[in-house]
Amino acid sequence: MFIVTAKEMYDIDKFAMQEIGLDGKLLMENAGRAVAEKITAMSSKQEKICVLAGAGNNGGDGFVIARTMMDQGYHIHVLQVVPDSKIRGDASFHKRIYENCGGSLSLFDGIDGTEVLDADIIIDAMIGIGVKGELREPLLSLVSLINQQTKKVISVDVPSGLPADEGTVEFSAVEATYTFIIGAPKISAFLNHTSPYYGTWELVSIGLPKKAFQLSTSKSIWNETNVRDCFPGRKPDDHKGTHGKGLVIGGCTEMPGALSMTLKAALRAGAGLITGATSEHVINRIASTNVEATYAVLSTTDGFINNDSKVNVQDYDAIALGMGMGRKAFTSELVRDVVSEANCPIIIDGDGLHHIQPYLTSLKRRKSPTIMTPHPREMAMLLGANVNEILVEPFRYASEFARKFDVYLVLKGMYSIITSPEGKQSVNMTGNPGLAKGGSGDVLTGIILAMIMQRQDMFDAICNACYVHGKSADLLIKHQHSHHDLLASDVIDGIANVYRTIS
Ligand SMILES: NC(=O)C1=CN([C@@H]2O[C@H](COP(=O)(O)OP(=O)(O)OC[C@H]3O[C@@H](n4cnc5c(N)ncnc54)[C@H](O)[C@@H]3O)[C@@H](O)[C@H]2O)[C@H](O)CC1
Ligand SMILES: [K+]
Repeated sequence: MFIVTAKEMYDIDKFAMQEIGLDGKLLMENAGRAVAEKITAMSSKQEKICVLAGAGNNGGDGFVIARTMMDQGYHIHVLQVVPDSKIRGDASFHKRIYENCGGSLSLFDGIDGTEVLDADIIIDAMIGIGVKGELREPLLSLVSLINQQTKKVISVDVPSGLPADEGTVEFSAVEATYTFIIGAPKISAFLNHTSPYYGTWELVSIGLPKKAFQLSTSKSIWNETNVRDCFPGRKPDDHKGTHGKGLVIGGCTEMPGALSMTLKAALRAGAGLITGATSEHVINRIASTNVEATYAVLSTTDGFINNDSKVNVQDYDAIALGMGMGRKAFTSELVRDVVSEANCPIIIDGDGLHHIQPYLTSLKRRKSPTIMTPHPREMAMLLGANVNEILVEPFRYASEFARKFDVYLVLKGMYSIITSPEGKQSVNMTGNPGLAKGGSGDVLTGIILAMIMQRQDMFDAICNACYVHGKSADLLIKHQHSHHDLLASDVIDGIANVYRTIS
């Protein structure tokens, strides 16, 4: 499923119309009908439905919805929120058809909004992706009136007033119960501060050609179909070497658990052989519960690993670096050496991100892929930016960072964004608030480590890992646990449930 900015959506429309020959009025008919079908499935003919129609094509969709539902016997009234003179083009065409069919219509007087107060269901077709700046009156007051109601509000394409793109914090918008998104989800459906306005959303298809999307956007949702299409299988003649030999470097006296969880997650996720490189103390603490792993002892100062013993990085297919290693200056040297000497893919996570921050440009010199897995605060640290700036524009920050330093980036969050060094982006939709706990990131790193050592494309492997991590938590919440009690180690055990459902 593709994800678009407003500009990309307009480009896709233009391509569909100019290059493919699809007519705008037809696309609007398809949009309105598809949304009407969804709404009829969730409403009854006894309910009073008020369609709020704006001046642009979003309003045009509203007129098609109104006509389609009226024909089926629904109790429909259109409240036009702009004067007649503002309605043009395809929207005006569909308004005329609605009126010719005898549809009931009135003009919003800008004052009382009786039709809104009387309705059981409000269909918001005032503004879609064409919104510019903050809402102007009288729409601003109307939106505030709608948001005070407890009735069902169904937005068409985008809740009116909400920007389709990232980067805006000042806006007033409809707080929808449901949104039926047309053609492709817009970026604002995946941002912490804008996604709640959509309520529950669903995509409706209107016949736009796939080619138009492929030419215009490199952003998509990574879903179960993607996973099934590229998930690595196991062959009967496979042996432990076939599934990769991974090295996990990290841990310190105060944080032995982080390393332990990465090791265990990597093994559960399918790695052939896993070695933990850490202090003797950490090994003594975790070895009895991680009996399948092997270990390499690293020298330490005050319980933190240092560079004196030199880690052998040559014999591995992939390395995970940083979990629970602490932020002592002498550990930085170890991180830098591993990054420059290893000629296999490296995942840098947790404290490793802090150590590499002053040396980010060195990542460009690596011949093998580098994967970085920051959460927004770590991303802010890497960029020397404010965390709120990142949260408001995560797609842009992620894309610029991945291209600049030639890395694969997993920007973790409610919707984790995976970005390739070329700027291709996928959003992972699995996962739940139960994952907002210590250790969750260490588990993800272990799963990524296992995935990138199997036979699959690097980007696909990372996306699959994020999917498996979140899906494990989702299945656990559904059947055994709650958001409150779910632990990172449960997520490791839950990997088995995910694998059983996808393989
Ligand atoms: N994706 C597709 O292929 C299709 C999408 N459709 C629908 O079309 C809209 C986009 O239509 P557009 O005409 O470009 O813009 P809008 O209708 O979203 O809005 C324009 C309308 O809004 C007024 N406006 C803008 N900003 C403000 C503001 N701050 N305050 C008040 N009013 C504002 C402006 O004056 C215009 O009148 C898309 O979302 C889909 O719903 C097609 O129907 C099918 C093809
Ligand atoms: K809308």
